[in-house]
Amino acid sequence: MTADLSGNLLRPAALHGRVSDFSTGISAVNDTTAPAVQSQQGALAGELIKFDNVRKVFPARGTATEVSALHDVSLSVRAGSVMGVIGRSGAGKSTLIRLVNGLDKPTGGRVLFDGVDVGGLTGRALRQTQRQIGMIFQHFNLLSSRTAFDNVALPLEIAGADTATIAKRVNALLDLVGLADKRDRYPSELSGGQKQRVGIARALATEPKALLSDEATSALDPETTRSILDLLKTVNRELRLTILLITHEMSVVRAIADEVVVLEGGSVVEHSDVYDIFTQPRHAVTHSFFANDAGRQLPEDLKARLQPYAAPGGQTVVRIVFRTASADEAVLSKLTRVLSIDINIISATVDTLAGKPFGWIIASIASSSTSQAIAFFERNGVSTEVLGHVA
Ligand SMILES: Nc1ncnc2c1ncn2[C@@H]1O[C@H](COP(=O)(O)OP(=O)(O)OP(=O)(O)O)[C@@H](O)[C@H]1O
Repeated sequence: MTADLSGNLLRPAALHGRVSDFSTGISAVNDTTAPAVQSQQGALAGELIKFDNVRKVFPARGTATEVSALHDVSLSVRAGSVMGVIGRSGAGKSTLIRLVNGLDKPTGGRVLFDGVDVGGLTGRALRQTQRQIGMIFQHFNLLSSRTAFDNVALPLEIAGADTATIAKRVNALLDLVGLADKRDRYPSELSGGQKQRVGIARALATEPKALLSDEATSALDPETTRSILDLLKTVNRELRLTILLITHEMSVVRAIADEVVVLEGGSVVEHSDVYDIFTQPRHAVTHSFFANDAGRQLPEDLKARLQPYAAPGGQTVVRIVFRTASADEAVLSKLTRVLSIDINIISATVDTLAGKPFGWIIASIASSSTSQAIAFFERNGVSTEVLGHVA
């Protein structure tokens, strides 16, 4: 890889009217004196980010004990793909992505970016790699004293770009994120979604190969979240930008990710493509994310009556997930016919994910029969989660 970042991005004919302005020759102002960071021969074709048995331990300090934040994490992120990393608070998500752009160093193992061991880089070589990795944040991290234009311009100023190059590129980026008319506005004059668009434009300023997203939609309302995820998906597809995104929301993963990693207590407990995670989750933590999501969407009166424990003679509320649009009826009627277990359907949804059908039913089953019913569903390759119980 040379210092010419612009050559590494595909230029779509018309992502937006002025996207052709993207190639602005930033390479000319890069650290030409820095030793070029070369891709290693060992990098697998198509693999942009690789975690190789990565451990991260934060040492004890004062009264605080040592924290083992990541244990032997091995993962590959394909060039041009979107990988969603989901986990509960403290699972190690932020630590994982901070290792990619060298904000932190692993205690053991290696993090490779385009075949280069990021943990081994310092000084100019580190900065050169960091310019290939954009980052966006939950609270946007914009400079309040700079306009939208000047915030996006900042990484280019640091890279030493000339004024004409900066103007051309920043205007193209603001146009790309739909903020051409806000270029002279300060962050305090922008909505949350607009601030994140500025953050995305800034992250793209140095024409990176990868974008790290640290809970970038967590502070936004659902509609704005959708529009930001749409924008990220567009830049992923059109610019072939690799995205590593961390979140604690399955809806975010579903909207954008090709592959999903579930982190728990610093370890990868599940890793599959997005369709498999949604239709056949294997780990209890993954199931708990779906149960929480489904629980939030229950009718209010049912939600209010839901208890964590089964009562004698009560009903258990379950979510039953199907991998095809048609399997549901056959499996449900078999449950009733063969096992004489009645099932009361509360709601049913059919949708597509990654171009494939999937559906889920929220239903209640007599609590005394729930274990038998769940075992039956498992035998038939149907995933279930218990959402709670009603008396
Ligand atoms: N600089 C640090 N010094 C000491 N411990 C740290 C440091 N950074 C993170 N940790 C600890 O490492 C563990 C993982 O933290 P991390 O921030 O990666 O989790 P997370 O999954 O991103 O959580 P959240 O969703 O709450 O942001 C936690 O126990 C945290 O307290």
